[in-house]
Amino acid sequence: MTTVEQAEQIILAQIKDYGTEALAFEQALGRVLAEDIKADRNLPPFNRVTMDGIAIDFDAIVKGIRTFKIKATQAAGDQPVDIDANEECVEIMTGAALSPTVNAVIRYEDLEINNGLAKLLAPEVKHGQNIHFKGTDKRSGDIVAPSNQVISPAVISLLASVGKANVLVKKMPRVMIISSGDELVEVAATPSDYQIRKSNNYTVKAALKLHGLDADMMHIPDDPDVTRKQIETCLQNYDVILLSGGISMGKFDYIPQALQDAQVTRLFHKVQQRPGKPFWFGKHDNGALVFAFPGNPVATFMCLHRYVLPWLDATLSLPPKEHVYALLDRDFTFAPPLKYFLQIKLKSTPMGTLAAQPVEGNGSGDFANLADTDAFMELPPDRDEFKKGEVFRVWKF
Ligand SMILES: Nc1nc2c(c(=O)[nH]1)N[C@H]1C(S)=C(S)[C@@H](COP(=O)(O)OP(=O)(O)OC[C@H]3O[C@@H](n4cnc5c(N)ncnc54)[C@H](O)[C@@H]3O)O[C@H]1N2
Ligand code: MOO
Repeated sequence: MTTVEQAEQIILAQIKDYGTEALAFEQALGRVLAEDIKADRNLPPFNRVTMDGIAIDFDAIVKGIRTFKIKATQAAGDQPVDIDANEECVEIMTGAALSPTVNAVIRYEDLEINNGLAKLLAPEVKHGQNIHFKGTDKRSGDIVAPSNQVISPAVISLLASVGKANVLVKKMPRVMIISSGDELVEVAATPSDYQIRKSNNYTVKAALKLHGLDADMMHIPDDPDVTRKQIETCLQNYDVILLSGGISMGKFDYIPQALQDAQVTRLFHKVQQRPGKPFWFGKHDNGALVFAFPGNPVATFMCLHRYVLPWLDATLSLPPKEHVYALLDRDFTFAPPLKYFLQIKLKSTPMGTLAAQPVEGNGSGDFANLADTDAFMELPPDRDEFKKGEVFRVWKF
């Protein structure tokens, strides 16, 4: 049987560049930057006042001058006001551009102002104080945000400040999420005593949405011809198809045969893991990829986080995520020779470590348990006993 590591390698060998597109920067949150963003001018672009008060020439301090005549008041955005003599000052606001004739700013708190005269109260004034000097953050032309990173709120701030109204981002693969199974009804419907509502497809859609990808959704009934035809149509119009359900040994599990009939080459079927053992992965001649997850909700959820999201990151040229590890906080036993993805609740400890508290639930149909946990811990298949304090890799969701 394919191991987890082999499955991962087979999937990561299928990364592909889906190109780039330009977006209004406000629409780009969560997308992947596809160009280096450069400063269009120095940052800050002028000697920027950082405190409300007065601006003076430091020479005046050297000469012992302590009272200044206010020549004018300058707001942020105003043209800089020059002084003509050491005894003069400009009343000036945070964010204003300093004139070259002044080089120290004194806060209102350190002044007494009466009848147009500002008297110094603070004993000490330093040359250059309360000034954010031009070009000290970045020089014009410097890269402020390199490509191949997720556009975060901080990057949005940089795009805005360098005037990047439109930005190049990586195109997302076109993804179709297919649910299957005649037992499934719509969310707004009232199921019979033998039916359940669809949920996997919405979970997958939501997880992709968090990664900046808007996927489409459809449902296929348990009918082999319809299944094949619908899959064939999707293969022509989508880069990636994510199926859930219908891939195990059941009489109505038509998906693997339909995929084969639709000329999708199987790259693996069944992985040495729980949940998610029946996981199926393949590729069509036109390059479209098919991830067929086992229908049990926890299996679908795990396979999405363990295989698809890392594939998506790699496809979008994002650097691999740092591995996260945690300490098991109690002994745990799992006998089958499968890699076990244990559901855990993570707690950070005062020692600066992460502790993993197992919250097992009732198997891979127990999706309610997912809401009580926040990660899977990946336990190796070659042993049964896992001891408190041992460290294993975790996958946060
Ligand atoms: N004889 C065997 N039976 C099963 C095996 C096996 O190896 N031999 N494997 C089991 C494992 S493990 C899993 S996981 C499931 C996977 O089965 P399928 O992929 O064929 O999934 P279904 O049978 O269609 O559904 C399983 C379960 O999940 C529910 N489901 C499906 N889709 C959705 C959806 N969109 N939203 C919510 N719930 C969904 C479905 O109703 C079933 O309850 O097979 C075991 N059997
Ligand atoms: O893969 Mo199944 O999810 O073990 O139930």
